[in-house]
Amino acid sequence: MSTTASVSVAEDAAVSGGHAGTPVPALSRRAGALKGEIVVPGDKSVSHRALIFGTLTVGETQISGLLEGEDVLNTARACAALGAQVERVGPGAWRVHGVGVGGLSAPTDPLDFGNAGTGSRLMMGVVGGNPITATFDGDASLRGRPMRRILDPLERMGVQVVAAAEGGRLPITLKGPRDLNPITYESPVASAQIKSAVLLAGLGAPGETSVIENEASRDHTERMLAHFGADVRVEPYGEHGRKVTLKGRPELKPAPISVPADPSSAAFPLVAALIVPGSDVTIKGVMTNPLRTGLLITLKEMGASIELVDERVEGGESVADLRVRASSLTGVDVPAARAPSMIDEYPVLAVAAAFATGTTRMRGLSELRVKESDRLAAVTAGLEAAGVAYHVEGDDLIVEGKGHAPGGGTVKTHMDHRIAMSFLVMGFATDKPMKIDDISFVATSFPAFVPLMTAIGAVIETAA
Ligand SMILES: O=C(O)C1=C[C@@H](OP(=O)(O)O)[C@@H](O)[C@H](O)C1
Ligand SMILES: C=C(OP(=O)(O)O)C(=O)O
Repeated sequence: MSTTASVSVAEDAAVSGGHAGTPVPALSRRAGALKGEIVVPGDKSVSHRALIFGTLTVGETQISGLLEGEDVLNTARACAALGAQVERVGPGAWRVHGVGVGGLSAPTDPLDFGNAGTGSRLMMGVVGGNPITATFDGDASLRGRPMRRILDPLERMGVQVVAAAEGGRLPITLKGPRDLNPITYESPVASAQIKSAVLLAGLGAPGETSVIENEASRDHTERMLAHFGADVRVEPYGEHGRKVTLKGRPELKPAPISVPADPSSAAFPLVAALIVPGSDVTIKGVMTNPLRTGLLITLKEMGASIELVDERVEGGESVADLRVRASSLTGVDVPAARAPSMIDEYPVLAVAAAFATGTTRMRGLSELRVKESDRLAAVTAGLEAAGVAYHVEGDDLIVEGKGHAPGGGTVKTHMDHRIAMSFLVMGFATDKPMKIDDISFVATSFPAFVPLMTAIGAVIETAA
């Protein structure tokens, strides 16, 4: 896909789920045990970064296993609009001809990132590191999300915020300076998006840019920087934190990327298999990067039968097949320090907790309030609709599991894919079916969710 070809990719039904239209309600109900072997799509975080790093090298980067979800396709379009040649050569197989660090051209139109926090925030860092002006925009969900957390460090580096909506929200226009200041930035929240935006901008600065975080967040940017030949140093910081330091203005070299299966997508069939009696499901080749395995650790503490089979390294990341069997779960206390390693998995953990026996306390969930929706509010509303007892204390969610759940309600998904998938999973095991108001945003991260779940025996009905 050169810039022109990008249009045809976006309109290809095989790779676009599409969530721009009218809401599509859906219902899930109890059926028999879930059985079989499945492969979930490529990791969303790695997919965004593969396209972005491909854009920042001179030469051709080949990507396999790319997630062809709406969020990532929007990043592909943005990379093309900034001068890269981005081409789809087969299912999940993409080629990027990059323009090199500092080589981006100003886009003619605003860059539309749809629903994607990761795409928009990482690309703000990329644009900030180039002497160009670009406007960033997105859907109603993305327009509601905080961007000051990215603008603050970028302004310290000399990036100009030409325009922004109230509260530092999208649409935002940024102008990258000719000479960027390298900085040391102590991030107020453990966020891989903040860390990555600063490091990506730092590629365009002379000297060393460092990011300090007090809890380690996912490290795909650091790994990919090293993979593409940058000089990057990672040191421990405090009890759980890290300091990442990058030497600016490197020449990045093209390198192949094989995207492993997304643990955040695997979470849905995984929890489904645990809560539907008699299930036995294997999810192949799931990334087991230790900064992404908080859910596995937590579910195992709850008594889940999850076997890691054939642990191996693929494309620089550890992966394993996950064999999951229906299990009797027990409530646990999930420490706040674990949150960065399972931040997107709390909605589906809350579903598992509803089917556990006893109390599950999930601590330190403030970041859930600023995702595609206020996930703390959306999850509690969903639990309410399913007749599950819960309460919220400060930033902690406490779910009172009874081993089963009545169901029977309708859940508002608020343009949030993970809320939609979590409560459809819940409906596979509730006494009465669960309904959601809109399934279309599933295309954001997991376009094949319905066919994959159906293939292992789940029942999902849509109005369409
Ligand atoms: O860097 C990334 O790829 C992501 C980081 C996380 O966000 P935060 O950085 O806001 O924690 C996560 O929620 C998101 O789905 C993907
Ligand atoms: C929070 C998420 O993504 P993003 O921030 O990229 O919109 C997610 O996928 O759950």
